[in-house]
Amino acid sequence: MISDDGDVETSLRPKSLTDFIGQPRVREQLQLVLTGAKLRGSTPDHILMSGPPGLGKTSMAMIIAQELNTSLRLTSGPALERAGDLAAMLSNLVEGDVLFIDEIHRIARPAEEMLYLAMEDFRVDVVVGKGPGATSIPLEVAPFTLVGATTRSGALTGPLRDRFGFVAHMDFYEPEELEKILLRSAGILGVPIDKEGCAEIAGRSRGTPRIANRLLRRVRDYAEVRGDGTVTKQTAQEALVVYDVDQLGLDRLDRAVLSALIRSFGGGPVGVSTLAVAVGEEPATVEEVCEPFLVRAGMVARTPRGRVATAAAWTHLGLVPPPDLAIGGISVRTNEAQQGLFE
Ligand SMILES: Nc1ncnc2c1ncn2[C@@H]1O[C@H](COP(=O)(O)OP(=O)(O)OP(=O)(O)O)[C@@H](O)[C@H]1O
Ligand SMILES: [Mg+2]
Repeated sequence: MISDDGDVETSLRPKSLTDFIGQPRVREQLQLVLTGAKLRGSTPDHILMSGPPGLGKTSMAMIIAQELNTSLRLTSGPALERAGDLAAMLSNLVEGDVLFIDEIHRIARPAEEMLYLAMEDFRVDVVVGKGPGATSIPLEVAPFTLVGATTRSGALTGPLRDRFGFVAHMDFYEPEELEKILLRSAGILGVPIDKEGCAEIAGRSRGTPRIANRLLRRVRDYAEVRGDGTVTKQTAQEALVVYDVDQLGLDRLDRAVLSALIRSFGGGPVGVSTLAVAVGEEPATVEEVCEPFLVRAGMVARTPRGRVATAAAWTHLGLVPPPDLAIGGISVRTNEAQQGLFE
């Protein structure tokens, strides 16, 4: 029996650049980077992919290796605790390999320093022994392409960021793109779905393919258990009520964050750690999982003094925003204004 979520997520990953729906800019840029390198017969520059969770960074890394006809070596920042772990990984690389480091902002310092050298000069210094007797043995590394993924490019140190030749910024998807992704996924999973059903799920997926696919699977359960198995607008709506996903796609945690921000802290400003404690979550989860979409949806603004609820957030919770609502001294209601101000 296949595991419902893990294996399915793998089967739903796009397999090539043409299979990849959305992110037209990133796709175009990558295509140029990869084709240029192929024409010259060299390995492409190192590539950093940044963006909120579930937008396709890992999928894209796999596609890069696929397009280059090379193999992908996978690891992650937290797994590279000691420089030795990274040295082992690097010395096993074959020319042209793609080394994918997920959550690269969580890499430990000594490994990070080793990585700089490897990225720039394709060599590492392995220190053997301790104290005055320690010697450093230089080790050649085959030319490779590092693909790093991060949900927090701001947390990367300057020197590391500077060594990437190309930074791909993954952005939230448009509802029409999510509809296409859902149609494709429904085809792979063999779920009958109509256009309105797709649109309904797409509109509540927080601009995120992973969430779209997850909601599709939950709506499928509902359609199979309570209906005739077909996903329509109505089954989607009924199912998403059961799963606590509202019209904008906010889930229980998103609403808890908004509610705490408004009800416990009068709409802010409040620090993200305080907010996280109030909803019983890790600050990183609030900051990396909930917040990007709440900001994008124009409900939360990041100000130097902390997080602030916008008028849209008050309204969404069915409350009347205070008449003097101002953010950072300026009354901020629109998305663009917020992004410009606080990025
Ligand atoms: N452009 C896309 N087209 C179709 N499906 C996609 C696309 N992007 C992502 N997906 C789906 O979303 C899932 C999550 O994508 P992926 O694991 O690549 O995201 P991620 O950015 O690496 O997330 P995280 O930061 O959490 O590691 C994939 O399994 C795939 O099913
Ligand atoms: Mg990933």
